[in-house]
Amino acid sequence: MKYLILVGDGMGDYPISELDGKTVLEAARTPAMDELCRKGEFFLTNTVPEGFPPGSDVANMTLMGYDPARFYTGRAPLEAASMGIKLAEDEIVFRCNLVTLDLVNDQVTMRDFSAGHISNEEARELIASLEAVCSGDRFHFKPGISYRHLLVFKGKHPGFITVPPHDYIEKDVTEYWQRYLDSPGWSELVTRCGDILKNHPVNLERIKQGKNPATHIWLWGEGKMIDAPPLTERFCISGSMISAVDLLKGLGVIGDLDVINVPGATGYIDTNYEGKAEAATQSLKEQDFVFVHLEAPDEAGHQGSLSAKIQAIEDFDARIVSPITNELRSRKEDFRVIVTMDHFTPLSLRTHVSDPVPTLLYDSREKEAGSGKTFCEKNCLAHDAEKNNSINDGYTLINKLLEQN
Ligand SMILES: O=C(O)[C@@H](CO)OP(=O)(O)O
Repeated sequence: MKYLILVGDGMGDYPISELDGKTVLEAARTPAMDELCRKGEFFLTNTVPEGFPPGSDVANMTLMGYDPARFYTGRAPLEAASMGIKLAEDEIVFRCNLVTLDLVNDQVTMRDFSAGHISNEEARELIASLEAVCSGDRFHFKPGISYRHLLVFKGKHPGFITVPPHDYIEKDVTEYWQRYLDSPGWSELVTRCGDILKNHPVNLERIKQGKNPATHIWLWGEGKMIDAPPLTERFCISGSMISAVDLLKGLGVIGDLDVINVPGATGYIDTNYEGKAEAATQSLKEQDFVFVHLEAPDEAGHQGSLSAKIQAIEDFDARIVSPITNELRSRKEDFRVIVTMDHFTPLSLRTHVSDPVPTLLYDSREKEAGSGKTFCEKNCLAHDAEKNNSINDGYTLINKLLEQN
């Protein structure tokens, strides 16, 4: 038996007038997910426990079978695990976004939390320059993917409360920016970084090309080293993690899964779908379990782009879900697969919400009657009202998949 979790990050949404009241998932062409859903179980999963923010860190941790209430220490420690960074007792790691801020008359606006989805190559140059000039005994920059980097800090937490920049797209963030400026040591750091970035050749070239420059760093998602038991031991399985982003790769490292780096996996709608599907089916030749994560629907949600979100969901269906399940069928391999999302990223809000997520669980042995429903939010809510079968402690979903209690 093979076990799979296929996640379209941020896929959930609300009804949209341009789609005649349908959600994106409902309007998108998703024959593969619809078929699995019709023939499988269909239920809501609560991925964000009460009191937690609806971040991809919390929600994916839940999907990986870790109770955030026990194991969550922040987003950045998960990404640090992916990058092989070991944190000392007295160190805290922050997510360090490269962002585009507009500073006009003492007002700070978050123009772009991703600095125009800056490329890995450009970002690496910028982060190297920041490390060369702005690091020291207490601060070190670690390069990640696109706009997503880390800052390792030695010392006590500065005391300011940080916020995710993608929650404030095109909004006034003066109050939050001021928090860094009011903290000794941190004010110098963010200001100095801004000075370096301002005249950096990478940014000057981006401006020339009409792209958003990375004007500043934005620190958030901080935490201390995480300590959680490996999934492989807990469930006596072998498995792989396939994702473009360090957050999921870090969860893979913590779970003791093989983390597969797929060339051309960008964390965006131009990702290497075929490469990810191929990596999943290859890994399942030897292993029991695979977790495949696609970031693109979430990024489209943050951008507020209906066309990109439809495209991302249709590509998830046609280029991830369909080829993987077809290949397992052609190998005559029994499998159980969950298809779901970590959270909703509604286009109308351009950020995450913590609604329970539609989840399908298909078992290729098809012993039970299926839900008979196609895969979308409304059908799941209606089905749940009828069956009352939602999973409140989302971290137990993996037990259900693996048929272990
Ligand atoms: O990586 C990030 O900074 C965020 C925003 O894209 O990702 P997610 O929305 O999945 O938390």
